[in-house]
Amino acid sequence: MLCCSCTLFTPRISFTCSHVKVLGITGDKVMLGFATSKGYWKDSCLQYFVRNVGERKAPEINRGYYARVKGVNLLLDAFLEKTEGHCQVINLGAGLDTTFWRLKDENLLPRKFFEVDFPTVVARKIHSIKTKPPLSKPIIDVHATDSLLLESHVLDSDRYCILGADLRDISSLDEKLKKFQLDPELPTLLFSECVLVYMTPSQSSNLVHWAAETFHTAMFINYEQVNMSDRFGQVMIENLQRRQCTLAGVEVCQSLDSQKERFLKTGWEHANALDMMTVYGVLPQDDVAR
Ligand SMILES: C[S@@+](CC[C@H](N)C(=O)[O-])C[C@H]1O[C@@H](n2cnc3c(N)ncnc32)[C@H](O)[C@@H]1O
Repeated sequence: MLCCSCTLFTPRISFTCSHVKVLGITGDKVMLGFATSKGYWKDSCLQYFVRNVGERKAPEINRGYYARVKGVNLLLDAFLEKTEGHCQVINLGAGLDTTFWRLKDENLLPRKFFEVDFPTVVARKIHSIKTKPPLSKPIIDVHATDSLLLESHVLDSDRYCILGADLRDISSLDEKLKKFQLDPELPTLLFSECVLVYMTPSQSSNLVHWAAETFHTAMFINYEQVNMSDRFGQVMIENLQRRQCTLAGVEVCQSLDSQKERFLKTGWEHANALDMMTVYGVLPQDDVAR
């Protein structure tokens, strides 16, 4: 689990946004329960994936989480509006992310929303969906055909698909997604939050390259660390190592430029990277003030 607590004080976390013919920060969203319980933003479904809101966090940390969630949502919603929903969205390393349910609530669903994570994580999420009507009902409501597939590591419906796969095994990933009607011709938004850093630079590079060459029109939003070679970054790495968590991809998280480079070197036409102080500054200021 990675920590975003410093986002408002040091430009540690970045957004990189890449686009092929359009461009992309760390920490698991289930850690964000305390911030949602205090009304920083609404997430009516998080409660069904986590038992409690978690420990109290300092306001600075909550604001960092807020900037992350709002920032990613802004880009995602802009893509959905621009394509008028004639698009697909793929959350790479989705964990217990609840974006599908938010989009359903807000009537912003793409043609199909895909989620990929390790089979064990997917199995846990599918179990929650199966046993909790507030999670399963929105999926069934937008499912018109009789082909709903529900297995331990795959749930495939008309508008929502979650599948277990290793993002480092590109051919298997590609094959599984296509089996569930991934359409390379459809405008595609890919996003990864605190995921690429767990892969070696060559593994994440293969993934980003696959995305660039597979889709005719695509945008990639990536949220993860920058400035990892300064003292704070080193302490973060040491703390995680003590918990047997290695950040295999930290080399690419040195700067905004190194984050942009990973896209520009792998077939993306444009890349932009913003630190989270900048993101915080460009969010709707009336909501920031609230
Ligand atoms: C820090 S969590 C972030 C989860 C989610 N993106 C969020 O923001 O809440 C990292 C996620 O990436 C997944 N992940 C890391 N490496 C992966 C790989 N090689 N294949 C599939 N999933 C992976 C982990 O299982 C985990 O769910």
